[in-house]
Amino acid sequence: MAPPAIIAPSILSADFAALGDACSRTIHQGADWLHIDIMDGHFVPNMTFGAPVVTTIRKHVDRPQTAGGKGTFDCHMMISEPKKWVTSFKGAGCECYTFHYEAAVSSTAATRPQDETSERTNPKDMIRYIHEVGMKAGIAIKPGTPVDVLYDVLDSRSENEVPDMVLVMTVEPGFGGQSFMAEMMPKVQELRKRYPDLNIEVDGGLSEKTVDQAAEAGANVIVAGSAVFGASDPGAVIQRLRDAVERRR
Ligand SMILES: O=C(CO)[C@H](O)[C@H](O)COP(=O)(O)O
Repeated sequence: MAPPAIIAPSILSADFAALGDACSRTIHQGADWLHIDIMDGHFVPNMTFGAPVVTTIRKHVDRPQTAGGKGTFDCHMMISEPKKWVTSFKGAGCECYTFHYEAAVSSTAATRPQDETSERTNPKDMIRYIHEVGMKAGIAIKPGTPVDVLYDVLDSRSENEVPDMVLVMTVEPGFGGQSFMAEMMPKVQELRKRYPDLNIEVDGGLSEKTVDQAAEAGANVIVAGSAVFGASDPGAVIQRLRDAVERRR
């Protein structure tokens, strides 16, 4: 059986002027996690905010009582230098740090071989480092990246190098409110077939109209921004997203 449904509203679509209230309300409306999109204007063509803002919203949301429990801050790092911010985000109150495979691989290309931090910027070393710092580690792939690049980490014999979650992007990262790319579903199906216990997250264009396809393919962690924050009854939307996943477990 696939892992339980986890509904993670993306606060990218929340009112940034009232983020603390928006986050606390969303958790009370039934969200499991908060999906926090960090964009650097370089890895993606948009910018959001950094660790100081995460520190302030953490004050409005109780920390999870168990690993991966309600209130988990699921930080999606759409940034070119993911290693640089691991300790800051841990300090800010992030529990799950998801970096992009593409960013880790391009740092490993050793553009700065003498940089003493470069030895940690391949995917396995990044995952180990995030674990050592004390967070769950997620690894994300953009729509153009094939899923099989992840098998090396997912099949690692060292538990510390295995990600706790894979994020399959269902839009090009950078902006909320885009259309769901159903053509990403074979990646999810393949992952679910190979890794029955893995947390598989989908992000981009998820709504009551598209969640069935994601759930059918095997996704259990559903990120939804505009569908939740744009709804007149966000709690009902969260419940329907959850039901769609639970029906297929
Ligand atoms: O990572 C993201 C964009 O890069 C967002 O999390 C995502 O797009 C969610 O927004 P929506 O549900 O409105 O598509």
